[in-house]
Amino acid sequence: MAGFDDLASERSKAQFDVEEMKVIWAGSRHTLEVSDRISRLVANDPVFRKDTRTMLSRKDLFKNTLRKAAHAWKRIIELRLSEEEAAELRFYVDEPAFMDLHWGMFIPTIKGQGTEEQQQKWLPLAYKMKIIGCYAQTELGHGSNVQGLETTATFDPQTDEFIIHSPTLTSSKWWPGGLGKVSTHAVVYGRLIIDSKDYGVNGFIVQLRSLDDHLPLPGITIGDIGMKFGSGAYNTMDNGVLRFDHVRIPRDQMLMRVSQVTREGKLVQSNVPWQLVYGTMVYVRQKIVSDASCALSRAVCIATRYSAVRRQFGLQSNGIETQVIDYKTQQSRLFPLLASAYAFRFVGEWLKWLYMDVNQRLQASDFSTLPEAHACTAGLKSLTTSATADGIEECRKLCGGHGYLCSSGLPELFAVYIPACTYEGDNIVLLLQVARFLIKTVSQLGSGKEPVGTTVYMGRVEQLMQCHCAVQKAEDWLKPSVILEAFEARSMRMSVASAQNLAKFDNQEEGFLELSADLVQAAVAHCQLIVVSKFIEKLQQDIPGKGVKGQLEALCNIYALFILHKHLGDFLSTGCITPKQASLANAQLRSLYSQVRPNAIALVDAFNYTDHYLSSVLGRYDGNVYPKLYEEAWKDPLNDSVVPDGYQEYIQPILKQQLRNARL
Ligand SMILES: CCCCCCCCCCCCCCCCC/C=C/C(=O)SCCNC(=O)CCNC(=O)[C@H](O)C(C)(C)COP(=O)(O)OP(=O)(O)OC[C@H]1O[C@@H](n2cnc3c(N)ncnc32)[C@H](O)[C@@H]1OP(=O)(O)O
Ligand SMILES: Cc1cc2nc3c(=O)[nH]c(=O)nc-3n(C[C@H](O)[C@H](O)[C@H](O)COP(=O)(O)OP(=O)(O)OC[C@H]3O[C@@H](n4cnc5c(N)ncnc54)[C@H](O)[C@@H]3O)c2cc1C
Repeated sequence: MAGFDDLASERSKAQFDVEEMKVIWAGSRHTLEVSDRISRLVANDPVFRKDTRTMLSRKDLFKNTLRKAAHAWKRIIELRLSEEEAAELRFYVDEPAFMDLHWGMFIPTIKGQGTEEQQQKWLPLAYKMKIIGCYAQTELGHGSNVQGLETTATFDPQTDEFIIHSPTLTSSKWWPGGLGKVSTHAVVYGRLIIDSKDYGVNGFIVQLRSLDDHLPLPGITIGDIGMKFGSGAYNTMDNGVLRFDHVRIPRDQMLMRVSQVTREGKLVQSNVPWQLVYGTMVYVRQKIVSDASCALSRAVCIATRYSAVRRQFGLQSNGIETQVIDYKTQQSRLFPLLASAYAFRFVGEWLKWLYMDVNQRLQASDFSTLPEAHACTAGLKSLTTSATADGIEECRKLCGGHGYLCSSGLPELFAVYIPACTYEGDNIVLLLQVARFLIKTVSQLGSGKEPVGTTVYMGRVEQLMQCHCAVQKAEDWLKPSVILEAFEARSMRMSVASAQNLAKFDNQEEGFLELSADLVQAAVAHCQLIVVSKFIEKLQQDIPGKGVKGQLEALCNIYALFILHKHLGDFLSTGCITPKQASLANAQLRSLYSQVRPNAIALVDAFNYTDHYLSSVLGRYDGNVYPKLYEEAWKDPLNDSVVPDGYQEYIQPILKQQLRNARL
């Protein structure tokens, strides 16, 4: 049988230790053990089946999600799962749900923006799920522009309360996940008003629904905002709409770590920067970067396995056609995505470390690394989610016609993933934040304030503005120092050019708007440099296992040279490399594809995904694609009857020409 033999033979060709690569991918032996155990637990539990998801009506789909969430929570309690294990369980259940917002945003917001007393009061309730919360920031009229939010929270000194109100239609909260049908509470972002004075946006804990009968509390209008893109996909989530009509909450439900309102109605600022009000977004953006590597690797796993099973044209002497993975065009589309999945994995690992480090510093009142953390999380969230969304679609095309079937798993993966380019900050808006950070860094060069963190390279501005790439032969592109210098010089020169163009404007804000398309490109260049440099740093660590390091080096080089090839215009126009060096990079890339080819299946096996998680007929571990595709087709409800409903009303009259006769 084609698929079985093909994948078994591919696996036997692997030139590295797959089990050790699994450890590298997971992050540690411990993480691999946890993720392996929990993924199997989920795969073997019939409640977590997801094969009918794309065929259910919205109501049935949503109820099924509630059933799964309740079952997940039951299993977490019964099995006494740790926080880490519970998070893995949520991941492998693989269905967006209110739980994500409760654990992923509501709780972190209280932890990050609440005082000690507020945490003591609310966190135990939230941890035990005696209350369920969501994150209600975005409104109908404003999402990106957080300072433009219109919801008001007016302090009433008579009663020691805030009055939460939605003064306009556009102030309706719109989009928060978990809000529409489930959450009992929300962190609501609104304008703090004291004595008619507007003190800007702050977070408030507001109860929305009764804990007895789940009905909305007085003054609250609440519902779901309707069907979203694709079938199944993000429609398991109750993204909601919410309006307040002068709803009163006690004063101590304003989150008061950043600023406090006293009983007398005085606003007291603490020593923490006001930007901490945006802190949850930094936390989630960091998580989204790790998730990008999961979504991309999943699509790549499906497309790679299928490409080894699928054969088209080119009869060989033994009468067998060519595996499509052997076509160079297929490799040049697929292998950069494989390399990107690994690259995003490692940059995600690093970003997690950076976030933890910033958090520890914040606890010790050291706020110096916050701007860098904001720029890195914003930029990498943008870079990785855009590349992943495009990458999933490319994987669909790599699977030809069968990729368009829901049973390939790719349409739903695409539909569920693409909002990541928008939520937690529109990707362009976030890159503009990075650009601001870069321009600020460039403007401070020579002022005595040394660039730090990921902008350290900018301290070598003179060298990077003048250096010439030393590549003379294709293999020179394999040297990490050569790659790094080219990426640093490109980023440096694009940032400096943007800063110089900006300086020509009298009004900097106007200049920023005018040059924003170029600024976004400079931000992308900086973020790609971060990804490349973190991959190279990873390779400097001790990497055990036969052949593992060699494979990772090849993937790192593929990622870097693919980006170089894709953005050749930048590298050439800034004079970082010559056209001859560009063509040598291309030659090297081709040779790297040949190096990865025999290892491709093993490299995707190293993700250690179960068939349940992949939910793809094309990506099955055993490669038994055709019989299963055939079998799946017959499961479609349309095939329940041989003659379809509607035959007599709509098909028969055409065939019998009754419709035409009636018209004549
Ligand atoms: C069974 C259970 C098991 C357990 C389960 C575990 C679950 C874990 C799951 C985790 C996954 C989570 C699920 C994710 C689902 C996603 C759902 C989506 C949610 C959302 O979308 S929430 C809404 C998000 N909204 C946005 O992102 C809005 C984007 N806009 C902004 O961020 C800002 O408004 C802005 C940055 C674009 C502009 O703001 P503003 O005008 O105020 O600022 P300036 O540009 O003027 O900047 C002022 C200075 O502040 C700095 N700055 C800005 N932002 C930040 C920040 N976040 N942090 C730090 N600093 C920041 C700027 O750099 C400026 O600094 P400067 O020095 O003055 O230049
Ligand atoms: C599936 C999903 C789940 C969500 N979950 C939540 C949630 O749980 N809680 C919550 O509060 N919110 C949530 N959101 C809302 C989300 O955070 C916002 O949609 C997002 O921040 C983008 O804001 P916006 O919709 O206002 O886009 P807009 O800002 O209106 O963007 C429209 C266009 O304008 C461009 N644009 C905007 N500003 C600028 C600028 N300054 N310069 C250049 N171009 C610009 C953008 O690039 C984009 O092309 C969710 C959204 C989705 C899709």
